[in-house]
Amino acid sequence: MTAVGDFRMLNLSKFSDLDFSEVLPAKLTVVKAALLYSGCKKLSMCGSGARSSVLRPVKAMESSTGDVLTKDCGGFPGKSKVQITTVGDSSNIVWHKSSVEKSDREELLNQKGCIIWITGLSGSGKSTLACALSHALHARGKLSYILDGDNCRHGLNSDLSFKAEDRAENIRRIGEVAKLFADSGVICIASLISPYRKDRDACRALLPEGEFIEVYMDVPLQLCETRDPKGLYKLARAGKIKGFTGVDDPYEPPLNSEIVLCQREKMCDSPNALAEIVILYLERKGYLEA
Ligand SMILES: Nc1ncnc2c1ncn2[C@@H]1O[C@H](COP(=O)(O)OS(=O)(=O)O)[C@@H](OP(=O)(O)O)[C@H]1O
Ligand SMILES: Nc1ncnc2c1ncn2[C@@H]1O[C@H](COP(=O)(O)OP(=O)(O)O)[C@@H](O)[C@H]1O
Repeated sequence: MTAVGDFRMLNLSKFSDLDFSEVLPAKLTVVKAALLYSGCKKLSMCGSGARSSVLRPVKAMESSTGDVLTKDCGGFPGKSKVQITTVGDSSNIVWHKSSVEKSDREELLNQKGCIIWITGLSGSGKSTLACALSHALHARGKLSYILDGDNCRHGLNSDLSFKAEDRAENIRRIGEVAKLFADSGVICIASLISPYRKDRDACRALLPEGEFIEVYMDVPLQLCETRDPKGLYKLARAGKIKGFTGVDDPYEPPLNSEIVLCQREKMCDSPNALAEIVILYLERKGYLEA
Protein backbone atom coordinates (compact mmCIF):
# COMPACT_ATOMS: atom_id res chain seq x y z
CA MET A 1 0.00 0.00 0.00
CA THR A 2 1.40 3.35 -1.02
CA ALA A 3 0.58 6.40 1.01
CA VAL A 4 0.03 9.66 -0.78
CA GLY A 5 -0.34 13.33 0.06
CA ASP A 6 0.53 15.48 3.03
CA PHE A 7 -0.33 13.52 6.12
CA ARG A 8 0.89 11.61 9.13
CA MET A 9 0.46 7.85 9.18
CA LEU A 10 -1.18 6.49 12.29
CA ASN A 11 -1.32 2.82 13.09
CA LEU A 12 -4.44 1.83 14.96
CA SER A 13 -2.89 -1.30 16.39
CA LYS A 14 -0.89 0.96 18.68
CA PHE A 15 -3.86 3.07 19.72
CA SER A 16 -6.87 0.84 19.88
CA ASP A 17 -6.73 0.14 23.62
CA LEU A 18 -5.73 3.60 24.77
CA ASP A 19 -7.80 6.60 25.69
CA PHE A 20 -6.19 9.70 24.20
CA SER A 21 -9.02 12.10 24.91
CA GLU A 22 -7.16 13.65 27.86
CA VAL A 23 -3.75 14.02 26.27
CA LEU A 24 -4.49 14.83 22.63
CA PRO A 25 -5.92 18.00 21.16
CA ALA A 26 -9.47 17.91 19.85
CA LYS A 27 -8.43 17.39 16.21
CA LEU A 28 -6.66 14.16 16.99
CA THR A 29 -9.53 12.94 19.11
CA VAL A 30 -11.62 13.03 15.95
CA VAL A 31 -9.12 10.72 14.29
CA LYS A 32 -9.19 8.40 17.26
CA ALA A 33 -12.98 8.26 17.15
CA ALA A 34 -12.90 7.39 13.46
CA LEU A 35 -10.31 4.71 14.07
CA LEU A 36 -12.12 3.12 16.98
CA TYR A 37 -15.42 3.25 15.19
CA SER A 38 -13.91 1.39 12.25
CA GLY A 39 -12.65 -1.29 14.61
CA CYS A 40 -9.97 -2.29 12.15
CA LYS A 41 -6.70 -2.90 13.92
CA LYS A 42 -4.41 -2.72 10.93
CA LEU A 43 -6.07 0.24 9.28
CA SER A 44 -3.56 2.95 8.48
CA MET A 45 -5.03 6.37 8.78
CA CYS A 46 -3.83 9.78 7.82
CA GLY A 47 -5.13 13.28 8.08
CA SER A 48 -4.03 16.78 7.27
CA GLY A 49 -4.06 17.94 10.87
CA ALA A 50 -2.31 21.22 10.24
CA ARG A 51 -4.95 22.68 7.95
CA SER A 52 -8.21 20.80 8.35
CA SER A 53 -10.60 21.43 11.21
CA VAL A 54 -12.02 17.94 10.79
CA LEU A 55 -9.58 15.11 10.16
CA ARG A 56 -10.74 12.69 7.56
CA PRO A 57 -9.49 9.18 6.95
CA VAL A 58 -7.46 8.93 3.77
CA LYS A 59 -5.94 5.83 2.32
CA ALA A 60 -4.11 5.26 -0.92
CA MET A 61 -6.02 3.04 -3.31
CA GLU A 62 -4.98 0.90 -6.20
CA SER A 63 -6.90 0.08 -9.31
CA SER A 64 -7.15 -3.48 -10.53
CA THR A 65 -4.35 -2.72 -12.96
CA GLY A 66 -2.07 -1.68 -10.13
CA ASP A 67 -2.19 2.08 -10.80
CA VAL A 68 -2.29 4.14 -7.65
CA LEU A 69 -5.52 6.06 -7.39
CA THR A 70 -4.96 9.24 -5.50
CA LYS A 71 -8.65 10.01 -5.13
CA ASP A 72 -9.51 9.72 -1.45
CA CYS A 73 -12.84 8.93 0.14
CA GLY A 74 -12.70 12.09 2.22
CA GLY A 75 -13.14 14.39 -0.75
CA PHE A 76 -9.68 15.97 -0.71
CA PRO A 77 -9.10 18.25 -3.67
CA GLY A 78 -6.01 17.71 -5.77
CA LYS A 79 -4.71 15.70 -8.66
CA SER A 80 -6.58 12.48 -9.35
CA LYS A 81 -5.44 9.66 -11.57
CA VAL A 82 -8.38 7.37 -12.07
CA GLN A 83 -9.07 4.23 -14.10
CA ILE A 84 -12.12 4.77 -16.31
CA THR A 85 -13.64 1.54 -17.60
CA THR A 86 -16.67 0.05 -19.32
CA VAL A 87 -18.57 -2.86 -17.79
CA GLY A 88 -21.46 -4.27 -19.82
CA ASP A 89 -23.54 -1.31 -20.93
CA SER A 90 -22.07 0.98 -18.26
CA SER A 91 -19.41 3.15 -19.81
CA ASN A 92 -17.04 5.71 -18.25
CA ILE A 93 -17.25 4.25 -14.78
CA VAL A 94 -14.67 4.25 -12.02
CA TRP A 95 -14.29 1.77 -9.17
CA HIS A 96 -14.14 3.58 -5.82
CA LYS A 97 -12.34 1.67 -3.13
CA SER A 98 -13.09 2.31 0.52
CA SER A 99 -10.42 2.75 3.17
CA VAL A 100 -12.33 0.25 5.30
CA GLU A 101 -11.86 -3.16 3.71
CA LYS A 102 -13.53 -6.55 3.93
CA SER A 103 -10.90 -7.84 6.33
CA ASP A 104 -11.50 -4.85 8.62
CA ARG A 105 -15.22 -5.59 8.76
CA GLU A 106 -14.55 -9.29 9.30
CA GLU A 107 -12.33 -8.47 12.24
CA LEU A 108 -15.09 -6.32 13.68
CA LEU A 109 -17.55 -9.22 13.34
CA ASN A 110 -15.09 -12.00 14.14
CA GLN A 111 -16.24 -14.05 11.16
CA LYS A 112 -15.61 -14.29 7.43
CA GLY A 113 -18.06 -13.10 4.84
CA CYS A 114 -19.27 -15.80 2.47
CA ILE A 115 -22.34 -17.07 0.62
CA ILE A 116 -24.23 -20.20 1.60
CA TRP A 117 -26.18 -20.95 -1.58
CA ILE A 118 -29.08 -23.32 -0.89
CA THR A 119 -30.52 -24.89 -4.03
CA GLY A 120 -33.27 -27.46 -4.50
CA LEU A 121 -36.81 -28.10 -5.63
CA SER A 122 -39.76 -26.22 -4.24
CA GLY A 123 -40.67 -27.98 -0.99
CA SER A 124 -37.19 -29.42 -0.44
CA GLY A 125 -36.75 -27.38 2.75
CA LYS A 126 -34.55 -24.50 1.54
CA SER A 127 -36.34 -21.74 3.45
CA THR A 128 -36.68 -23.88 6.56
CA LEU A 129 -32.95 -24.63 6.55
CA ALA A 130 -32.10 -20.98 5.87
CA CYS A 131 -34.11 -19.91 8.93
CA ALA A 132 -32.68 -22.65 11.18
CA LEU A 133 -29.17 -21.79 10.04
CA SER A 134 -29.59 -18.06 10.53
CA HIS A 135 -31.03 -18.71 14.00
CA ALA A 136 -28.18 -21.02 14.99
CA LEU A 137 -25.57 -18.55 13.74
CA HIS A 138 -27.28 -15.72 15.58
CA ALA A 139 -27.19 -17.78 18.79
CA ARG A 140 -23.41 -18.08 18.32
CA GLY A 141 -23.04 -14.33 17.87
CA LYS A 142 -22.53 -14.57 14.09
CA LEU A 143 -24.17 -12.14 11.68
CA SER A 144 -26.07 -13.64 8.77
CA TYR A 145 -28.72 -12.46 6.34
CA ILE A 146 -31.15 -14.50 4.27
CA LEU A 147 -31.85 -13.72 0.63
CA ASP A 148 -34.87 -15.87 -0.15
CA GLY A 149 -35.93 -16.28 -3.79
CA ASP A 150 -39.61 -16.05 -2.94
CA ASN A 151 -39.02 -12.92 -0.80
CA CYS A 152 -36.79 -11.17 -3.34
CA ARG A 153 -39.52 -11.68 -5.91
CA HIS A 154 -41.70 -9.47 -3.69
CA GLY A 155 -39.42 -6.49 -4.40
CA LEU A 156 -36.02 -6.52 -6.09
CA ASN A 157 -37.12 -9.16 -8.61
CA SER A 158 -40.86 -8.48 -8.87
CA ASP A 159 -40.40 -7.71 -12.58
CA LEU A 160 -39.25 -11.27 -13.30
CA SER A 161 -41.34 -14.28 -14.30
CA PHE A 162 -40.40 -17.98 -14.16
CA LYS A 163 -39.33 -18.37 -17.77
CA ALA A 164 -35.72 -19.49 -18.15
CA GLU A 165 -34.17 -16.09 -18.89
CA ASP A 166 -36.01 -14.45 -16.01
CA ARG A 167 -34.93 -17.19 -13.61
CA ALA A 168 -31.38 -16.60 -14.84
CA GLU A 169 -31.70 -12.87 -14.16
CA ASN A 170 -33.25 -13.61 -10.75
CA ILE A 171 -30.25 -15.75 -9.86
CA ARG A 172 -27.75 -13.25 -11.28
CA ARG A 173 -29.19 -10.38 -9.24
CA ILE A 174 -29.36 -12.41 -6.05
CA GLY A 175 -25.80 -13.56 -6.69
CA GLU A 176 -24.60 -9.96 -7.05
CA VAL A 177 -26.46 -8.83 -3.93
CA ALA A 178 -25.16 -11.85 -1.99
CA LYS A 179 -21.65 -10.95 -3.09
CA LEU A 180 -22.09 -7.48 -1.58
CA PHE A 181 -23.32 -9.03 1.67
CA ALA A 182 -20.31 -11.35 1.74
CA ASP A 183 -18.05 -8.37 1.13
CA SER A 184 -19.66 -6.64 4.10
CA GLY A 185 -18.45 -9.54 6.24
CA VAL A 186 -21.89 -11.07 6.62
CA ILE A 187 -22.62 -14.78 6.16
CA CYS A 188 -25.18 -14.46 3.39
CA ILE A 189 -27.67 -17.29 3.05
CA ALA A 190 -29.19 -17.36 -0.43
CA SER A 191 -32.15 -19.69 -0.66
CA LEU A 192 -33.65 -20.12 -4.10
CA ILE A 193 -34.50 -22.96 -6.48
CA SER A 194 -31.82 -21.79 -8.93
CA PRO A 195 -32.55 -24.69 -11.27
CA TYR A 196 -29.80 -24.13 -13.83
CA ARG A 197 -26.22 -25.25 -13.18
CA LYS A 198 -24.82 -22.55 -15.46
CA ASP A 199 -26.50 -19.75 -13.48
CA ARG A 200 -25.37 -21.13 -10.12
CA ASP A 201 -21.83 -21.55 -11.39
CA ALA A 202 -21.83 -17.98 -12.69
CA CYS A 203 -22.62 -16.82 -9.13
CA ARG A 204 -19.86 -19.04 -7.77
CA ALA A 205 -17.45 -17.37 -10.20
CA LEU A 206 -18.23 -13.95 -8.70
CA LEU A 207 -16.44 -14.88 -5.48
CA PRO A 208 -12.92 -15.88 -4.50
CA GLU A 209 -12.31 -19.63 -4.20
CA GLY A 210 -14.08 -21.15 -1.20
CA GLU A 211 -16.40 -18.26 -0.41
CA PHE A 212 -19.34 -19.70 -2.35
CA ILE A 213 -20.66 -22.69 -0.45
CA GLU A 214 -23.31 -24.60 -2.35
CA VAL A 215 -25.78 -26.62 -0.31
CA TYR A 216 -27.89 -29.03 -2.35
CA MET A 217 -31.19 -30.12 -0.85
CA ASP A 218 -31.25 -33.61 -2.30
CA VAL A 219 -34.94 -34.38 -1.80
CA PRO A 220 -36.92 -36.49 -4.29
CA LEU A 221 -39.66 -34.73 -6.22
CA GLN A 222 -42.19 -37.18 -4.81
CA LEU A 223 -41.41 -36.15 -1.23
CA CYS A 224 -41.51 -32.44 -2.12
CA GLU A 225 -44.84 -33.03 -3.77
CA THR A 226 -46.20 -34.87 -0.76
CA ARG A 227 -45.22 -31.92 1.44
CA ASP A 228 -46.62 -29.30 -0.97
CA PRO A 229 -47.13 -26.70 1.80
CA LYS A 230 -48.39 -24.03 -0.60
CA GLY A 231 -50.47 -26.34 -2.78
CA LEU A 232 -48.41 -25.29 -5.82
CA TYR A 233 -47.61 -28.83 -7.02
CA LYS A 234 -51.32 -29.61 -6.99
CA LEU A 235 -52.00 -26.52 -9.12
CA ALA A 236 -49.11 -27.41 -11.45
CA ARG A 237 -50.38 -30.99 -11.88
CA ALA A 238 -53.81 -29.58 -12.63
CA GLY A 239 -52.23 -27.43 -15.33
CA LYS A 240 -53.08 -24.22 -13.48
CA ILE A 241 -49.40 -23.25 -13.11
CA LYS A 242 -47.30 -23.65 -16.23
CA GLY A 243 -43.55 -24.24 -16.12
CA PHE A 244 -43.35 -25.41 -12.52
CA THR A 245 -39.91 -26.71 -11.55
CA GLY A 246 -39.85 -30.51 -11.39
CA VAL A 247 -43.25 -30.84 -13.06
CA ASP A 248 -42.88 -29.25 -16.49
CA ASP A 249 -39.71 -27.24 -16.00
CA PRO A 250 -36.18 -28.59 -15.47
CA TYR A 251 -34.04 -28.81 -12.35
CA GLU A 252 -30.36 -29.56 -12.87
CA PRO A 253 -28.87 -31.06 -9.70
CA PRO A 254 -25.43 -29.78 -8.73
CA LEU A 255 -22.48 -32.03 -9.55
CA ASN A 256 -19.97 -30.77 -6.99
CA SER A 257 -21.76 -29.12 -4.09
CA GLU A 258 -19.75 -28.44 -0.98
CA ILE A 259 -22.62 -29.89 1.06
CA VAL A 260 -25.34 -32.36 0.04
CA LEU A 261 -28.25 -32.75 2.44
CA CYS A 262 -29.96 -35.97 1.50
CA GLN A 263 -33.53 -36.39 2.71
CA ARG A 264 -35.72 -39.40 2.03
CA GLU A 265 -39.18 -40.34 3.17
CA LYS A 266 -39.06 -41.38 6.83
CA MET A 267 -35.35 -40.47 6.82
CA CYS A 268 -35.44 -36.74 7.34
CA ASP A 269 -33.12 -34.98 9.75
CA SER A 270 -34.64 -32.08 11.61
CA PRO A 271 -33.97 -28.59 10.22
CA ASN A 272 -31.78 -27.87 13.27
CA ALA A 273 -29.71 -30.99 12.64
CA LEU A 274 -29.23 -29.95 9.00
CA ALA A 275 -28.23 -26.45 10.11
CA GLU A 276 -25.60 -27.99 12.41
CA ILE A 277 -24.04 -29.80 9.44
CA VAL A 278 -23.62 -26.49 7.66
CA ILE A 279 -22.28 -24.82 10.80
CA LEU A 280 -19.74 -27.62 11.25
CA TYR A 281 -18.55 -27.01 7.69
CA LEU A 282 -18.22 -23.27 8.34
CA GLU A 283 -16.33 -23.93 11.55
CA ARG A 284 -13.90 -26.33 9.86
CA LYS A 285 -13.26 -23.91 7.03
CA GLY A 286 -12.60 -21.06 9.46
CA TYR A 287 -15.59 -18.89 8.54
CA LEU A 288 -16.71 -18.47 12.14
CA GLU A 289 -13.63 -16.48 13.09
CA ALA A 290 -11.89 -13.50 11.50
N1 LIG B 1 -43.25 -21.93 -12.01
C1 LIG B 1 -42.69 -21.99 -10.81
N2 LIG B 1 -41.66 -22.81 -10.57
C2 LIG B 1 -41.10 -22.84 -9.35
N3 LIG B 1 -41.51 -22.10 -8.30
C3 LIG B 1 -42.54 -21.25 -8.49
C4 LIG B 1 -43.18 -21.18 -9.75
N4 LIG B 1 -44.18 -20.27 -9.66
C5 LIG B 1 -44.16 -19.81 -8.41
N5 LIG B 1 -43.18 -20.39 -7.70
C6 LIG B 1 -42.87 -20.01 -6.32
O1 LIG B 1 -41.65 -19.26 -6.42
C7 LIG B 1 -40.67 -19.78 -5.56
C8 LIG B 1 -39.35 -19.99 -6.29
O2 LIG B 1 -38.74 -18.78 -6.55
P1 LIG B 1 -37.20 -18.74 -6.85
O3 LIG B 1 -36.85 -17.30 -7.02
O4 LIG B 1 -36.49 -19.48 -5.80
O5 LIG B 1 -37.09 -19.52 -8.22
S1 LIG B 1 -35.90 -19.54 -9.28
O6 LIG B 1 -34.64 -19.69 -8.54
O7 LIG B 1 -35.93 -18.30 -10.04
O8 LIG B 1 -36.17 -20.70 -10.15
C9 LIG B 1 -41.15 -21.11 -5.06
O9 LIG B 1 -40.83 -21.08 -3.67
P2 LIG B 1 -40.13 -22.32 -2.92
O10 LIG B 1 -41.21 -23.29 -2.70
O11 LIG B 1 -39.65 -21.69 -1.66
O12 LIG B 1 -39.00 -22.86 -3.75
C10 LIG B 1 -42.63 -21.11 -5.35
O13 LIG B 1 -43.34 -20.75 -4.18
N1 LIG C 1 -35.88 -31.19 7.53
C1 LIG C 1 -37.20 -31.28 7.34
N2 LIG C 1 -37.87 -32.36 7.73
C2 LIG C 1 -39.21 -32.46 7.52
N3 LIG C 1 -39.95 -31.50 6.94
C3 LIG C 1 -39.33 -30.40 6.52
C4 LIG C 1 -37.93 -30.23 6.69
N4 LIG C 1 -37.59 -29.05 6.18
C5 LIG C 1 -38.72 -28.50 5.71
N5 LIG C 1 -39.77 -29.30 5.92
C6 LIG C 1 -41.16 -29.03 5.53
O1 LIG C 1 -41.20 -29.07 4.11
C7 LIG C 1 -42.05 -28.06 3.62
C8 LIG C 1 -41.28 -27.23 2.62
O2 LIG C 1 -40.25 -26.54 3.30
P1 LIG C 1 -39.72 -25.15 2.77
O3 LIG C 1 -38.63 -24.75 3.66
O4 LIG C 1 -40.85 -24.20 2.59
O5 LIG C 1 -39.16 -25.58 1.35
P2 LIG C 1 -38.68 -24.69 0.13
O6 LIG C 1 -38.25 -23.38 0.67
O7 LIG C 1 -37.58 -25.46 -0.48
O8 LIG C 1 -39.86 -24.59 -0.76
C9 LIG C 1 -42.56 -27.29 4.82
O9 LIG C 1 -43.85 -27.75 5.13
C10 LIG C 1 -41.59 -27.64 5.91
O10 LIG C 1 -42.19 -27.63 7.18
